[in-house]
Amino acid sequence: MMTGITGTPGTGKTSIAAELEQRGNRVVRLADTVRPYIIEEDCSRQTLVVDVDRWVEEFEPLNGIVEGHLAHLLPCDRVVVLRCRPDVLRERLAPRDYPEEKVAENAEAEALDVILIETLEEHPDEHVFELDTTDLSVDECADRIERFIRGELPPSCGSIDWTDYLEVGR
Ligand SMILES: Nc1ncnc2c1ncn2[C@@H]1O[C@H](COP(=O)(O)OP(=O)(O)O)[C@@H](O)[C@H]1O
Repeated sequence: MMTGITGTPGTGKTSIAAELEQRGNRVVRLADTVRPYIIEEDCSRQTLVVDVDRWVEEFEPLNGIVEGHLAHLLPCDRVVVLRCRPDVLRERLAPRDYPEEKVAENAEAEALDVILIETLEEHPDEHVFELDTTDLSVDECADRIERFIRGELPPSCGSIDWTDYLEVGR
């Protein structure tokens, strides 16, 4: 069974995947698989432009966890969408030397549920587990994800509303 862990940058994918790996889960990182599919590097946005269609097409399904902000585009059996309240997301992104524009873009994408919407365009909601990491430790998030993978926690999504944190026009 392939489980994707996706989310806006700063929601905790890397940290939680590392914890899950330490616990003995097989984890594959998007960053380690996209290299052959990079089309260009957008230096101003500190972003790599990837041929996503070809990456998805050529991705070999695996029994384990795939972590990365495009993981929901893969034919996963289950998808975990990590969430983080936009003001806290900003704090988590602060140490990354991102331009303010990129931080604002990520906070806004999180407030607008962009990754969740993309996930639900690809997967039925009974395969999706939305996890609000804002007030949970990495350990607690890993616990819940393991329980979801084992079928001990039901799928759930759609209960988060962060439209109050939209920064447009502020
Ligand atoms: N559940 C959490 N609670 C508090 N801080 C977290 C949590 N998950 C991640 N962090 C912190 O937030 C920052 C971004 O986490 P990271 O795992 O790099 O996110 P991503 O891989 O989604 O960009 C890191 O400094 C990390 O220590």
